[in-house]
Amino acid sequence: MTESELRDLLVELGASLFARGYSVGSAGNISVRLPDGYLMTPTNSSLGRLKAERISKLDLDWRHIGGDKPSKEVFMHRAVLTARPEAGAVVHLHSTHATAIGCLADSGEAAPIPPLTPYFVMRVGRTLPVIRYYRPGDAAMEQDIHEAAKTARAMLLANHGPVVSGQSLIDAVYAAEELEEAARLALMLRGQSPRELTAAQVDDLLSTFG
Ligand SMILES: O=C(CO)COP(=O)(O)O
Ligand SMILES: [Zn+2]
Repeated sequence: MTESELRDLLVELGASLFARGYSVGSAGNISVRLPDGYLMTPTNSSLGRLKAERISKLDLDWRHIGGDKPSKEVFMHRAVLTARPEAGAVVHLHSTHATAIGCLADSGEAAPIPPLTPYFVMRVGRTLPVIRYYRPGDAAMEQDIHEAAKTARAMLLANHGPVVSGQSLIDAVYAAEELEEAARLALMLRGQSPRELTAAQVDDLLSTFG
């Protein structure tokens, strides 16, 4: 896709996420890898009302070279995109149920959301690390996120929200949506004993679709 098409898709997907309540106020931010740098949603912007021409552009050294001032979470996005060369985009949300799980789970806990459904496994994968709390925009989070992203497509920031990567922008958005739905199911089924996918079923999904 061209940069112009990616800008338009970012506006469209941001509006869609916002309209469905995956993001409220000016919460959340999205980045997309380009051949010559990165697109990033501007700081304090609503995902519901992005303007294609005002989306921030950063060069390959993550210097701001165009559009409005980028998200304060540039370190978070850089941490993931440098750890995962195959990732083309990163979506960070404060979506309610994934954030709730990030308030319940301890950092270091291996799987705060069990493998309940195939699409969660296919889009998010086997691991969902929990990163300890950092103040939004704190550059100190970069190292922890970078380490986690080497082996995980997505993670939960404790008491903050999910960070999800994908091969393309649409993949990252789909994965963020699946994570939110899986978190909702996990909370809905808390205290019950839902049947989880077996290790063999998870392996089969990842070897077929992963
Ligand atoms: O989600 C956010 C902080 O974690 C929003 O920050 P920005 O408005 O700077 O992107
Ligand atoms: Zn945030």
